[in-house]
Amino acid sequence: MTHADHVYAVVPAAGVGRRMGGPTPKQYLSLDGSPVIRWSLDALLVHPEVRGAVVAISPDDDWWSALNLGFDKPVDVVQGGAERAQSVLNALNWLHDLPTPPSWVLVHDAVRPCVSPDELTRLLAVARAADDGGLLASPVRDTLKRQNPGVERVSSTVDRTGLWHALTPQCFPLVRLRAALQEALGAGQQVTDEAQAMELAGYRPALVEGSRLNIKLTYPADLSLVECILQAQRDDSNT
Ligand SMILES: Nc1ccn([C@@H]2O[C@H](COP(=O)(O)OP(=O)(O)OP(=O)(O)O)[C@@H](O)[C@H]2O)c(=O)n1
Ligand SMILES: C[C@](O)(CO)[C@H](O)COP(=O)(O)O
Repeated sequence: MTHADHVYAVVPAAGVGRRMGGPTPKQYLSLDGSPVIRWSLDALLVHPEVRGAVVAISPDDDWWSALNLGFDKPVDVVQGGAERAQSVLNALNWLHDLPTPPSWVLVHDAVRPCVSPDELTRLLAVARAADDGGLLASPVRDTLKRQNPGVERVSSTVDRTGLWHALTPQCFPLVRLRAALQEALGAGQQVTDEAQAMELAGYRPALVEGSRLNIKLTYPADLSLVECILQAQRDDSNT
């Protein structure tokens, strides 16, 4: 497999963690002695098809360099943007300028430390078999209610048929995703994941079922849940 066939991880890590609160951005909170971002990067870099990672951090980030993290694969840092999509595009631009850019990218939130090797393997196999790429996602299992703004009462029940929770990683051809994000951001379109940018460009990404345990650390209550999941994954790997 040539370098160009390899996959490169793109890790947006420039958020402030407003919903988590506290002085430390959630990607740098400690889980069982390691920062969240280390768990997420290790989960990606352990996969043999992932050649390296580029991490987008805030211009005000004082945590990354202080961590002095070492990896056995290349991990580079770029400046993130005001929105997650811009952070991702900045990383894609850096990859595009490499002497031999990777053909595919695996975009993964720095705050999803519980992604499993099996999910990566299944996503890479399906996404790269289709030019439109693909994403990990989880089918909606609960009845969904909609509220009217400012009123904590049900306004309606939303039909959940065909609805999925988008997760990450999301895997796309570097050239196509970079162009799709440039087009969406250039048009002032708010996109909250890479698949949405690809959809706006006319692609139909594959849905690859991911684990409900692949949660995004968002609120304080998520911390203990993520620690339990990571412990359970370690216990499983030791059996
Ligand atoms: N301008 C931004 C905003 C978010 N992210 C990253 O995108 C991922 C998912 O975003 P989210 O969970 O929304 O993180 P925050 O934006 O930090 O959270 P909040 O919305 O609560 O502030 C995180 O790894 C976050 O660091 C980023 O790279 N650049
Ligand atoms: C990309 C994402 O994880 C897909 O569910 C999610 O959109 C990121 O969270 P955000 O709060 O929208 O930045």
